[in-house]
Amino acid sequence: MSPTQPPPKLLTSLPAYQTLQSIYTTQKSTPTLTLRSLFDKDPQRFEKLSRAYESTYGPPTQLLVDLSKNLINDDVLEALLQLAKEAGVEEQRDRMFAGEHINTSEDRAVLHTALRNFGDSPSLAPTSNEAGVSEVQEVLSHMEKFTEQIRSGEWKGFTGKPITAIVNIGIGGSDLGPSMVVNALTPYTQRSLRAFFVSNIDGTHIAETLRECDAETTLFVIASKTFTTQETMENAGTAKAWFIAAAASKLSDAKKAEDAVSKHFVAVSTNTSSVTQFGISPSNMFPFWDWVGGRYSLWSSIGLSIALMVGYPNFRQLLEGAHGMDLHFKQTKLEDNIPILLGLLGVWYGDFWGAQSVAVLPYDQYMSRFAEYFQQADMESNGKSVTRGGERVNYQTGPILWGASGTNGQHSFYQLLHQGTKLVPADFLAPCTSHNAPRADDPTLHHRILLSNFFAQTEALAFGKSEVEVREELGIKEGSGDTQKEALVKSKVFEGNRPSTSVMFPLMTPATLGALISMYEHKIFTQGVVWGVNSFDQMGVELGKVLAKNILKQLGKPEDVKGHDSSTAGLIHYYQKFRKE
Ligand SMILES: O=P(O)(O)OC[C@H]1O[C@H](O)[C@H](O)[C@@H](O)[C@@H]1O
Repeated sequence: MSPTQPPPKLLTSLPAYQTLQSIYTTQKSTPTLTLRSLFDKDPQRFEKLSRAYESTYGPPTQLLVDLSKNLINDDVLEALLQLAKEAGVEEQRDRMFAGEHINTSEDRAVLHTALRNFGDSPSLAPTSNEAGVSEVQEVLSHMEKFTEQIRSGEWKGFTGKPITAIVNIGIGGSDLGPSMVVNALTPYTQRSLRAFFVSNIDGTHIAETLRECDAETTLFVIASKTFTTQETMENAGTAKAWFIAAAASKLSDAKKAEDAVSKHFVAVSTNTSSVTQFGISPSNMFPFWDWVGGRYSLWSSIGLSIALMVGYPNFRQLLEGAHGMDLHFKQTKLEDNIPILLGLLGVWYGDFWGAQSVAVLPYDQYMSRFAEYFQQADMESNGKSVTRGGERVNYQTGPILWGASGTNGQHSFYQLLHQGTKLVPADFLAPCTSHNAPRADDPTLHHRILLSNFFAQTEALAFGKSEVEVREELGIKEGSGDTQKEALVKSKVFEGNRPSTSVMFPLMTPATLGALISMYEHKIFTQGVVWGVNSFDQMGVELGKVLAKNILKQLGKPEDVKGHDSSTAGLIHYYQKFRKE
């Protein structure tokens, strides 16, 4: 830990924690935080508790973040902001931007924000002399040149044909970011190019992808920060063997087939020697640096597949949109700072209301992978139970994050959101305008229906339907004496008071998406600081990897299966009995 960085205090030891705890306890006995009464009492609640974001950098980008349907009043908000101050959110934020080694366990800086700083905002630039920061623009220029060559058809495969398929081979942060963004920005993609993302070691993933590809026109992007990840290395090896076999049969020359690899394989990594060893020359490598965390890496050369699919200018706008939100996060006072407010709300629900999970519900089909992406960003960042100082926490940290795009979720899990026994704070996101107007006679019909559902859901969650309303609707008076009818009344009641945050934006554009991702990154950051955890390591993924390596060596013969509990040994023996070679 750097000497300038004191160990964090436990959240429960902060004075503002006690204030919040007493507000929570008081309101439990005499409910003061009911959305119906909060809205009734204050006609200005929406104006007071929604925040409009307008970018001050890059393409004009707007977001409306409505916090008014959350279980907060002035006292709660004040105490939450106080909590952020006591936890040192702003100081830690400034350390991050400055390039201090806030990833203490790995002694690394956390500078994904430097990847989207094009030099116009010196106040956000790292003051530390971190190696690689000065090379960011150079790598972007290489990406720009290369993506233009591929997209224009100037770059030719080994038989002289242009590239028509991009296969990104990577996992975790080297997969989820690019695949989520390419999906979200589908309207901006070059339709003559197809994108595939292979991540799983399950041979089905690479096999099904290769079935779709033609070696003559496929480009493989091997994306791995470490270039040692088992899944990626095996999938890349399989792709290379498949490619060489295809090229050799076409060219009838093994040497020429080997040489053809340089036209069809590029690498994105921090590990030059392993890339070279794999057989990709440094000229086909796009580097990045150890201060870019895997789950924060889509802004680096890990975004190559994005740039290939949407074009460099759109990739740049994605980065500019994110930088606009960085400026907001760095420069806006606490009470208007959107990522900080979102982070504090999560702390309020998790640590006081006992919410175990949060739902992310985009009403935009293009954002169907948004929740999946943020599962890694959030759960790998804040799924920790010791602080940066090594102290065991006595409170909840990172939530379980889940979600699906609207309206699909409505026909599946929303029942639990409305009437279940669990509190699930939810973020609803929606664009005002769709990229698609599939019906000639009424171009906006689909989107109007989609958005009417978006508006209706947060209204229903917040205000519900009271027993009085249900009785009125069914014409059943209180104490009717008919047990069946009474049960029906109870089952139709919606208690309401279920919190949600709505995020709206004019249209899903590259810059808007950049701003949204950056907003959530900084929300995660804020929460990590409040909880005192290191949001930038992922020690919890290591043990399983080590055990799997050992087990792999024992899968051959039953007598090799040693050193396991009876369950694990029994499962391996079952596999050995039924496997087919
Ligand atoms: O990019 P790579 O080095 O291949 O790492 C891929 C992924 O694997 C690891 O297990 C980490 O949990 C992830 O944070 C990382 O994104």
